[in-house]
Amino acid sequence: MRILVTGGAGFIGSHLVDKLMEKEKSEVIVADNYFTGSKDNLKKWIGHPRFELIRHDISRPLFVEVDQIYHLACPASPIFYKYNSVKTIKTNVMGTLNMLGLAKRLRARILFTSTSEVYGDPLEHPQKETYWGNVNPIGVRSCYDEGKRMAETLMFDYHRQYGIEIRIARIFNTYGPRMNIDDGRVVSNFIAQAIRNEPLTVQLPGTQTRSFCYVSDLVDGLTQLMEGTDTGPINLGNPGEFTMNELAKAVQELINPEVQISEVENTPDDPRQRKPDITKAKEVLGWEPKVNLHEGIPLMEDDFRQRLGVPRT
Ligand SMILES: NC(=O)c1ccc[n+]([C@@H]2O[C@H](COP(=O)([O-])OP(=O)(O)OC[C@H]3O[C@@H](n4cnc5c(N)ncnc54)[C@H](O)[C@@H]3O)[C@@H](O)[C@H]2O)c1
Ligand SMILES: O=C(O)[C@H]1O[C@H](OP(=O)(O)OP(=O)(O)OC[C@H]2O[C@@H](n3ccc(=O)[nH]c3=O)[C@H](O)[C@@H]2O)[C@H](O)[C@@H](O)[C@@H]1O
Repeated sequence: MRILVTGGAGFIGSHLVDKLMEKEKSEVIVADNYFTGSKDNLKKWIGHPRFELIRHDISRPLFVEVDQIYHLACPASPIFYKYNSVKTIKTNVMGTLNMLGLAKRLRARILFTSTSEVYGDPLEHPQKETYWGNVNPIGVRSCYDEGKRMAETLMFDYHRQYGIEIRIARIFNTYGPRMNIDDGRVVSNFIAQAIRNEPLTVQLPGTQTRSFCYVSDLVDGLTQLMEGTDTGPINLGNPGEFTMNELAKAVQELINPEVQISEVENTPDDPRQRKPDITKAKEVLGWEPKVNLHEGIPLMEDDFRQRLGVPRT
């Protein structure tokens, strides 16, 4: 089995590669342009006979011979996907077209990592896969939200028109070791701030909610979805829901009781609530997350302390 992972040098992608490489018969090819990912995340596999790393921008065609495609390439943190919004659209739309073209030529199965952001600022709570969403089509987040929605449309059209075997995961906020220290996402921000003893920046109003999934759980869900028979879309996330005020208090309590919490301005179109309904994942995949937030934060803290060079006192 030869498997392509686009975006495999990133946070989730590199954990997925670790899991795929554990299977002795798998060969893994990663294609990544290193926009937000890094070779460091894959250093233990570089030079391994079953592993190959290609510097490639997936908005251009790629010709490799594989049996399965995990298509993850796309900046995920809002600060990075907004940085070059046109590029984010090209990555989602042209990149997904290119990967579907590859899947069509090879008759390969393709899994796409979509997002809970397809639900926008949801009017239904928790969100089921049947909810069509409440998305601003012309806002600063639209390059990502609408880009992912168009990519889902492309996946289903290739499936209906050409019989391509597709899988779609709608991932909800995932965190864990190897996130970029200055990634800008809330869990990595708060953990780095707590370790550096800088105020935790809660964006107003602080009552907005998210549901945080630990990366090992998420990766299990992705491989189960790929190996199963359902096309999806399937929500993958941890239903434990927290306000940003609660998250800040949890990080303060677990990492640095002395650290201050400060309130700062928010960005436009920030969703007010988000929680996955994972009934379908449980029924179809037999999947549910195992690691809760209070167990996951210390695991991530260890990795951040090591990279920041600040040991526990
Ligand atoms: N982490 C989350 O909470 C979350 C939630 C929902 C969806 N997702 C999706 O999961 C995937 C991985 O997210 P992540 O958190 O690991 O993000 P990440 O930014 O760490 O990883 C993305 C990877 O894609 C690469 N990339 C970006 N544009 C590319 C291009 N044009 N060509 C080739 N490579 C490119 C980056 O260099 C990086 O290695 C993304 O598709 C993201 O939208 C993530
Ligand atoms: O899970 C998802 O579907 C999407 O979630 C995230 O988008 P978002 O939820 O906005 O992630 P964050 O930037 O981590 O923000 C979460 C919340 O924390 C708040 N926040 C962020 C950063 C910070 O320092 N402080 C803070 O309070 C934000 O206002 C927001 O309400 C990811 O960045 C996307 O890649 C992903 O697709």
